[in-house]
Amino acid sequence: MRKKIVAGNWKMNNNLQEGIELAKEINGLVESTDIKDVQVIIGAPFVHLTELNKAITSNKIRVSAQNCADEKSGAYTGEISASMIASTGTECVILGHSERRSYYGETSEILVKKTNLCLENNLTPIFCIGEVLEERESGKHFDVVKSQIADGLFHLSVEDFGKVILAYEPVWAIGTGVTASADQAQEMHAFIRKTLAEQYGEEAAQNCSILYGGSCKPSNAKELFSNEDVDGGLIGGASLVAEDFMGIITAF
Ligand SMILES: O=C[C@H](O)COP(=O)(O)O
Repeated sequence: MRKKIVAGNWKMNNNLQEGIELAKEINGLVESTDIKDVQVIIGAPFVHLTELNKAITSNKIRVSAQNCADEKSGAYTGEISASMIASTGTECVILGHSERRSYYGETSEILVKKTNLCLENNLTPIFCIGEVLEERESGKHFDVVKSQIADGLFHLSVEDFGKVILAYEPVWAIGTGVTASADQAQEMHAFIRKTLAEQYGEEAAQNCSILYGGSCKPSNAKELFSNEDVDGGLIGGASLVAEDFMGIITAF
């Protein structure tokens, strides 16, 4: 079933001590506030995961990694496997973020393997899709997003869609201060849901939460989240400041 979710993506920010402090701050605010049925996720660097899982006491907060290896185990120096991530108590993994697709050459083929490994290890993939500015300006944004879903998630079953979170992140809105308008977000989210319904059935479309990401802040979260098909947000910059992150969590 669709859930209301606010997920932070800390990206490559905060050393371990800073990460623990921030997580404790968020934990305290979540415990002392009525956040209703909103589920909170903190996407932290690998080296934070074990300690964050110890520091967080609220059952409304889940910890996420930001990537995982595309192999199970073996001679892959520097890689971190899905099962290693799961062994820290972490429950989610952000996959296919545009920064990984563009800086680290992450292709749909790789993402299929990573998604499978996450599901095999009971980790929830937070699967990112979204177009670059040029694609939007040339009217290709719907086709791009449709292909990212078809190429990266074709292998999922209807049940799997209940275990996957999608994040629509227009690349032109990431870290730029430019946000998609509420109408643009709703238009694309409705398109994504329709695409899921057509390709996998209505049940899959209704089981899958679709988050918006891209310069989401306390000041615009309410308007974005009030849209029918926007189930929450994947938050970058504003998730690094506890009060701002809470301002988004309480925007529902
Ligand atoms: O994963 C989060 C997104 O990249 C959004 O980042 P941002 O909120 O800093 O624009």
